[in-house]
Amino acid sequence: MKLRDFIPHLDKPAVSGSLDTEITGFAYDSRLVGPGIAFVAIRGTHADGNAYIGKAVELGAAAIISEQAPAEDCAVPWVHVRHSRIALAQAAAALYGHPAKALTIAGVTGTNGKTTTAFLLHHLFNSAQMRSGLLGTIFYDLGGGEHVPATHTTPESLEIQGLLASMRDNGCRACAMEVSSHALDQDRVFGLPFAAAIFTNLTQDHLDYHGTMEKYFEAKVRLFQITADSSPRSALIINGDDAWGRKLVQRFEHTGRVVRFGFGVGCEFRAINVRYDFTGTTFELEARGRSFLVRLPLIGDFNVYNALGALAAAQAVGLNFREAIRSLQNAPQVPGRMERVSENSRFQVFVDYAHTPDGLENALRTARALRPRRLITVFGCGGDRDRSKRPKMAAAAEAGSDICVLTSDNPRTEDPQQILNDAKAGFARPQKQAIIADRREAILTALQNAREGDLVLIAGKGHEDYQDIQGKKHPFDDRKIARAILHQLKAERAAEREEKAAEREAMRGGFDRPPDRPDRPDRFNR
Ligand SMILES: CC(=O)N[C@H]1[C@@H](OP(=O)(O)OP(=O)(O)OC[C@H]2O[C@@H](n3ccc(=O)[nH]c3=O)[C@H](O)[C@@H]2O)O[C@H](CO)[C@@H](O)[C@@H]1O[C@H](C)C(=O)N[C@@H](C)C(=O)N[C@H](CCC(=O)O)C(=O)O
Ligand SMILES: Nc1ncnc2c1ncn2[C@@H]1O[C@H](COP(=O)(O)OP(=O)(O)OP(=O)(O)O)[C@@H](O)[C@H]1O
Repeated sequence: MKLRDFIPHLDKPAVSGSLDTEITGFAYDSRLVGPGIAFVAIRGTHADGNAYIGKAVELGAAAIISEQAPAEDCAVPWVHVRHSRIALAQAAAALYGHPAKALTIAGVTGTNGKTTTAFLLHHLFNSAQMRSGLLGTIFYDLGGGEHVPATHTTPESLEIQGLLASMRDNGCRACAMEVSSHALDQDRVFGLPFAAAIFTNLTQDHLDYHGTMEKYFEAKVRLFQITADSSPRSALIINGDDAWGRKLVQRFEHTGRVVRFGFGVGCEFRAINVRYDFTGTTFELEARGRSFLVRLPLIGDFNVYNALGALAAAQAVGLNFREAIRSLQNAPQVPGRMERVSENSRFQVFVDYAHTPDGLENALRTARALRPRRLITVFGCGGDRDRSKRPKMAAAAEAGSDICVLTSDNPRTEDPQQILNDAKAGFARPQKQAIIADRREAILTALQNAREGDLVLIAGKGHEDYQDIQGKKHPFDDRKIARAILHQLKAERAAEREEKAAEREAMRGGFDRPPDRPDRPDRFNR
């Protein structure tokens, strides 16, 4: 394609240089530039891409797209735009032939529940014979039978457009997509025609980035504005029980396209009579004056919210509603979300991704409802992220558990001991809790001390298979580690039982064994 082919897609660009320049792709990182590639200079949180224009030209950049006016001595064409990130999204969509037009896209945002809701929706699309892609924290599914490891929950617009193009080329007709607040703030989803947007909830998180809850909320609002603007039929699906959700409803009520879900009276998608056990949840769904029985193979009230959001979106985009409800009972386990890893154990062990105070409270409430004898919680807090979450996590863990084991999560570049001290400040009775920096050791201690009927919740890392220490990823998977320890404990118990049995046998040998009976004919010495 030529530079002139992209210009009509950009917002009031000023071009200097030849429009006939051949463009084969775009890069927003100067280190990825090569011949034929146009470099898009982005002002970021750490660096200003404009500082790397010279580097990009040296590497053979075919053109420059920047918010700055053209440099006089620049040897290649220069496109002066108002917003680089928006220009990147627009140019990327044009480069890949606007793949989003071939897909029904549903975006999920909120502090917790994005991954689960997107997983459920992806399953509902596929079950309705509408092949679906998935973009989210755990992996990307491009509809070709393989999972691509996720770099971001919501990648940069250039990557999103490429991934959507692969979905389209693989025959997908839909895409379920997590939309993070970072992505919204950075215009990564600019211009995507969302058929439905889902808001799960908003609680404290990412304040290191957004600064205040209001700014965090405003980032989420953007998804609803984009969705409302994308088509007169798009649906705005909002958790009506959430305080921030109600604010969102107020903002968009005038569109007439808001659908509320929750437990509260007034929600158009309302769950009542919720019951759950180790294997899943059953509830009645009241939707638009009708009642349906829903069975979900995931546990927890929070997963009822996620199921309600997914079902409301399924209906909004035209899937057969009864079939969607039926399919839900075969929904896949979402890796690391209340995942049971103790199939044959005397006590229960769950691994969960809860890493916010609210997420942890919800996970603990769910665990409590399973009526364990004691609830033992292993948890930690990540480094280089919102520090004010740390004592709140500890307070939530202490309030919801019988025993807490505070440990490391992903310390990243911080001193793990400092993170533990920050968190420990939230305990009302710190002397009663165990604090063990080594995460494996912490899990081992919890499992060694668990007794029949107890439930151990290992919170924070869910599906992650690494621990980030000083910027380096060390292999670490809570689920594998817990299973290995359970296996080891079981083997130790079996060995102990055998030893005891041998001891008993030996004791019997000393006292109980019947005396040799010389009167009995010896068959062999006869
Ligand atoms: C804080 C944040 O979100 N940063 C994202 C942002 O980077 P940035 O704007 O800060 O980039 P920067 O380092 O200041 O550099 C500015 C520009 O200069 C360029 N550059 C830089 C150096 C160089 O030599 N040459 C060059 O061209 C960079 O490529 C960039 O375009 O834009 C980049 C491109 O899209 C992202 O990769 C990067 O994600 C970082 C790695 C990240 O970790 N983000 C996390 C916090 C994130 O986005 N998380 C959410 C999920 C959160 C959740 O729900 O848990 C996500 O959607 O994944
Ligand atoms: N609807 C919900 N409301 C509150 N907590 C939830 C909800 N859904 C899930 N959780 C809790 O949050 C954890 C993360 O869930 P999930 O991965 O679905 O959310 P997420 O929004 O994708 O999280 P992240 O943005 O951190 O990737 C779960 O393990 C569970 O403890």
